[in-house]
Parts: sequence; C-alpha cells; structure tokens
Amino acid sequence: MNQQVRIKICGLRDPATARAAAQMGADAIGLVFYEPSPRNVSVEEAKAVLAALPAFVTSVGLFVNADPDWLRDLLQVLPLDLLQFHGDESPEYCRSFGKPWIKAVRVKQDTNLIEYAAQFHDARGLLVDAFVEGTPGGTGEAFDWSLIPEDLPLPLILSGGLNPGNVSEAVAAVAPWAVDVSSGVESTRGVKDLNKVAQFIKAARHA
Ligand SMILES: O=C(O)c1ccccc1N[C@@H]1O[C@H](COP(=O)(O)O)[C@@H](O)[C@H]1O
Repeated sequence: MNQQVRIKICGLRDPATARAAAQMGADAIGLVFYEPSPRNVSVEEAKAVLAALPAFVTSVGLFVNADPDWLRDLLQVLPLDLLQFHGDESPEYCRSFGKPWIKAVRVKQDTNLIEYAAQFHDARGLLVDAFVEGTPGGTGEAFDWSLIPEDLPLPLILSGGLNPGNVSEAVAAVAPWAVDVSSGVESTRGVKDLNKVAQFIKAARHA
C-alpha cells in the first residue's frame, strides 16, 4: 500500500505559525523544551500554541534529559499528545510518564539501529537524526541514509538536515513512516519561514 508520509514541523514557538503549519498540512508540531535551543518555549508559550491547533494535529513535546519531576509537573498543566526524547534517556525513563513517546537516536557509522529499536521496543516510533558532536539535535545536518536498515521493527521517523530541496529524495530512498524538520524550514535559527514550510510539505507529499 502506498501510504502518504506523515510530517512533523518542529520548533514552533507562536500560535499563528503553528496554526498556519497545521493548515498547510502538517500532521504534528513540535514544542522544544530545551533551554540551550533557540526554539525553546516557556510553558505559557506552549499553552498558547496548543490552544491554536485544529483537531487531529498531534502536539509533540521535545525533551533532552529533562528532570523527571519537572516533566511530570509540566504534563499536569500541558496536554501534550506525544513525548519525544532526544537525549540519553533510558527505556525505563521514557515509559515512566504514562504517555505515548518516541525515542531519537543520533546515527553514527557503527550505530546498530536494530538493537536500539529492540531496546526501545514500546516506543511509538524511532526518530533517526544526524550525529553532531556536542549538540543533541536541531543542527540542520543530514547523515548517510543508507545506514538505516530496511527491517527496522519500529515506525521510522526520518530527520536531520531535511529541507524542501531534499525531502522528496529522502522519502523515495528511505520510505519512512514520517519526516521531521526544524532548521530546513527556517529563515534564521529558531524562526520558521512559512513559505519553506509550504514547500517542504508539498515536496514530501509528492515524493
Ligand atoms: O530543534 C532543536 O532545537 C532541537 C534541540 C535539541 C534536540 C533536538 C532538536 N530538534 C530536533 O532535531 C531533529 C533534526 O533537526 P533539523 O531539521 O536537522 O534541524 C528534529 O527531530 C528536531 O525535532
């Protein structure tokens, strides 16, 4: 069956941009809760974004080794649909919040993605990103897609350096369940460009 690829636009920070991305066809939007990131949002900013989303658009909270008590408190006041763990979180940590979650892995030459997926077997998806020393993600760097095995036992979410110019080739080459983009649809770091968002969605869907 020829499934249409799902699209997550990550690092949204204001309600108008988030709603526009959803109206352009994004299936999911990502809110970054990681202070060093230029896309970091406060709880109040995140609440405003969630309130602006139409029905059936998935809200994803992105975390990097967040303090578990802080995250539990956040989830009391913010109705996120899905958690994205982008650090060195263990499987036990990821499942301890009672919410659907996905795990990110930054791929190196010797990363065994099959073993990684087995370790995180109850994740709703495995997000594969580029490995860049010293940065947990959102770098705009791509990696060698041939390192992704065809028989990955989890839904594959492809990320890392995707943009309107390469997403069609990526979807055709890897056939992921979903794609995730941040830097590639920005005018400057942390600022989304809605023209690029529209181009990205069109290119991903016409692969
Ligand atoms: O977006 C960020 O700032 C970020 C910070 C820390 C960890 C992950 C982050 N973003 C995620 O990284 C990948 C790749 O992003 P890019 O398209 O290469 O910029 C993607 O999953 C983002 O959600």
